This record gives sequence, C-alpha cells and structure tokens, in this order.
Amino acid sequence: MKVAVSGICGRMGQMLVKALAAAKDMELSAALGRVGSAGVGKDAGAPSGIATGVPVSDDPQELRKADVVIDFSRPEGTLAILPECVRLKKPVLIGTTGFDAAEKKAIEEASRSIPVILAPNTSVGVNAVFRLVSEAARLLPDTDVEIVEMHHRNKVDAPSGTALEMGRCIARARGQDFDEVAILSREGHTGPRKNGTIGFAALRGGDVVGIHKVIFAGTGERVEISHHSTTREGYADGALVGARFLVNQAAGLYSMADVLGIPR
Ligand SMILES: NC(=O)C1=CN([C@@H]2O[C@H](COP(=O)(O)OP(=O)(O)OC[C@H]3O[C@@H](n4cnc5c(N)ncnc54)[C@H](OP(=O)(O)O)[C@@H]3O)[C@@H](O)[C@H]2O)C=CC1
Ligand SMILES: O=C(O)C1=N[C@H](C(=O)O)C[C@H](O)C1
Repeated sequence: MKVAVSGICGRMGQMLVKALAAAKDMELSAALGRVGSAGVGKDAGAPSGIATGVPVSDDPQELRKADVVIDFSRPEGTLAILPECVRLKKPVLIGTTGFDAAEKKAIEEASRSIPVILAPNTSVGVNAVFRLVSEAARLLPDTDVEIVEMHHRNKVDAPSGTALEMGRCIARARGQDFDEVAILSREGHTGPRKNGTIGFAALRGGDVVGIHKVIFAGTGERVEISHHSTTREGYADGALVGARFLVNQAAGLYSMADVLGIPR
C-alpha cells in the first residue's frame, strides 16, 4: 500500500517515516511539507537521518502517487490538501487537531466524496478511554467533570483535540450539547461552578508527549480516569491501522472507534 504523509517534517511526520519503514505491507510514496519549508526538496527522512528516497514536496498533486493519505500538520495544511484528495479520490486519515467549525464543515463536505477518518488521537489506549469516560459519565451523572491535559512546550492548540473529544463523549453520554456546557478556560472572578458544565485546563511544558485526565468530582469522593503517552509510536501505529481500514471503505466520515470496533 502506497502512503502519502502530509506534515512530513514534523514530529508526527517523522514518526510515520519510521513506522512505514518498519511496515511490510506499506511504503512511503509521497511526502508533503509546508510551502516554503526548509525541508522541501530534501529526503523525507532527513530530519531523522533515514534515507527514504522520497523527496519532500509542497505540491499537493504528489498525492496521485498514493493509495491513502495521512495528515498530521496544521488546519491550514489539511485544508490545502483536501480538495486534491477529493479530486484524486484518495482516502485520507486526518490526525491534525485545532480545527474551527468552518474547517470541520469542509472536512465533512469532503467525506461525502471520499472516505475520511478524523481522529484527534490515533492511539488504541486513548480510544479505549473515550469509551471509558462515556460509561463513567452515565454512571456518575451528578458529578462535576473537569478535564486536565498536559503537552510539550511546542504544541500550538489548546485544549488538545483529545481533551475536547473526551468532553464531547461525556456531553453525548449525558444528553448535553457540548458547546453549551464546555468551559474551555477560567480566569478572574468566575463565580461558583455551574452544575452540568465540563471544565478544561491545558498545561504546556518540556517534552511531555501527552497526558489526559478526566475527573468526576462528587461530594466526598472523586473518580479519575487518565491516559499517559510516553512515546509517539502509539499515534503512528494507530494511524497505519486507520489507513489500512480506510482503503476498503466507501465515502464517509469515520472515527478510530469505527476502525477499532469500539462501541460509543
Ligand atoms: N491524532 C493524533 O493522535 C495526534 C495528533 N497530533 C496533531 O498532529 C498535528 C501535528 O503535530 P506535530 O507533528 O507534533 O507538529 P509539528 O509542528 O512537529 O509538525 C507539523 C508539521 O506540519 C507542517 N505544516 C505547518 N503548517 C503547514 C501548512 N500550512 N501546510 C502544510 N504543512 C504545514 C510543519 O512544517 P514546518 O516544519 O516546515 O513548519 C510541520 O512539519 C498537530 O495538530 C497535533 O495536535 C499530534 C500527535 C498525535
Ligand atoms: O500535539 C500533540 O502532541 C498531540 N496532539 C493531539 C491532541 O491535540 O489531542 C493528540 C496528542 O494528545 C498529542
């Protein structure tokens, strides 16, 4: 299976170079970087000292060389390749986070023509946690939910896509509209906590790969469900599992829960 990676020069792009080099059934066939990126024209594995024989390009037409596209870049990067994925009928797994409502709409629109996985987290463990927090939300309906995440100093979006998806899972399980109950940050004289809200706190520092903790706070007791990523390998391996799933699907918007057979 020929795989194109968008965001190739980044942390996840390079993790995918390694995962693809180890995969017997897959090969890197095209590598896309940001227009004007210092990596364009160089070998896709150069930042990791790996020779892939595939040069980094900033031309989305390179996607014609792939059976499936994996994108871990920035929302602008995803939106730049999406029309070409549609035109060339290439399935795409989107691991990028930080989309606004209009950008999500554009992804939904594309998924009417091609198979798309939109996955704020591709690790198996986090996708199990999405299910666990949904169940906890049903079992503990009167608790106050707070979601705390910590990531490395270079992360640019907050709260993380994973934290937001955890909040969405909880709101769905409780029959709430996420946008009405989410408190994405707090400061100043906030007043007492409003019942039924879902609070978020985002910490940034060092080289933390990814920590997420969901707290169900009641009176006299507290339940906490947490996930720690210690390397990015789980994200890359999960993305390859998602890509293998996608090539056999009809057009539509899929999640990692669909890939892994996890009921919501
Ligand atoms: N779904 C999941 O499991 C995971 C998701 N992520 C998400 O994936 C994304 C990438 O993360 P990470 O690899 O750590 O980030 P990096 O910043 O390390 O990499 C992002 C890459 O995207 C490139 N890029 C930036 N802007 C554009 C653009 N407009 N068009 C094309 N390419 C662009 C950058 O190019 P240049 O280097 O030239 O600036 C860079 O190489 C983030 O949104 C992150 O939240 C991360 C880990 C796991
Ligand atoms: O930027 C990161 O690093 C990560 N981003 C994703 C997110 O926003 O949830 C997934 C993971 O937490 C790492």
